[in-house]
Amino acid sequence: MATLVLLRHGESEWNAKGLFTGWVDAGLSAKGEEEARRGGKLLLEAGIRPDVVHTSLLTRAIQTANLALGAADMLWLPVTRSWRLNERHYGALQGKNKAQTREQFGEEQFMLWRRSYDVPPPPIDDDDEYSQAGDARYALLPKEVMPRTECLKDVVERMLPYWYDNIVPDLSMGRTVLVAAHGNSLRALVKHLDGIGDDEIAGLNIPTGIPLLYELDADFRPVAKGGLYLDPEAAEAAIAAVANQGR
Ligand SMILES: O=C(O)[C@@H](CO)OP(=O)(O)O
Repeated sequence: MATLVLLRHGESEWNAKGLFTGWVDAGLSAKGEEEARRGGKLLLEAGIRPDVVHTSLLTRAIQTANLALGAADMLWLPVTRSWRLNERHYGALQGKNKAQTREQFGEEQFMLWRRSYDVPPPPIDDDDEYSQAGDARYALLPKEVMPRTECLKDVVERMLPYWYDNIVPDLSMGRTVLVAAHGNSLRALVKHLDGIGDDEIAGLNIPTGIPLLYELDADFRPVAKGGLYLDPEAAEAAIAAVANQGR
């Protein structure tokens, strides 16, 4: 049996402002920093001691891992980072206000862009102020791999190689793994783990800063579907808040 802990970053400055964020490198808000510390304390209280950490390349996930590990007195843990754990690239919606987008394009289009499995938002122009073209952290990413927009299906496809090649090997060595990432990259991973259908996944939201614990069997499939939030009550309220963004 292997233990996997998923942790969505704490509230970011852009979450607080209600903006589509994607690959824009927004930092944590003061509330998000507190959520991250609390996430670490929840791990400590539950007696869960990760052996290794995986994060995206985005500051909010890195800050969250650091604050959580600091609170749990485990800042020394080895960390690996990959663009494959990044948030979904939100294309031309990056930097746009969610409520205004919903008003302008209507509920159906808004939800298609936000939660459908295979409808990406329009691509972002390279000269858009919120484009990541030219961002040094992606310098080694081949041009044809660098996204200009993504739907959740694209995220599943670029995240799974990292799951199989980097995370599963850690788990198979008996290591407890902490993955600090994002709402949609974690939705992609949970979809894979729990075998959630393409339509059904629209209804799944991940709260900020609350560790989600999975015990995995020999095939790296969850022993209990859906895993276990370390603070289920807080998670329920936070999930509803994520679902209602833009309203
Ligand atoms: O803006 C984003 O990048 C994501 C996560 O914050 O938003 P949503 O939950 O609307 O997919």
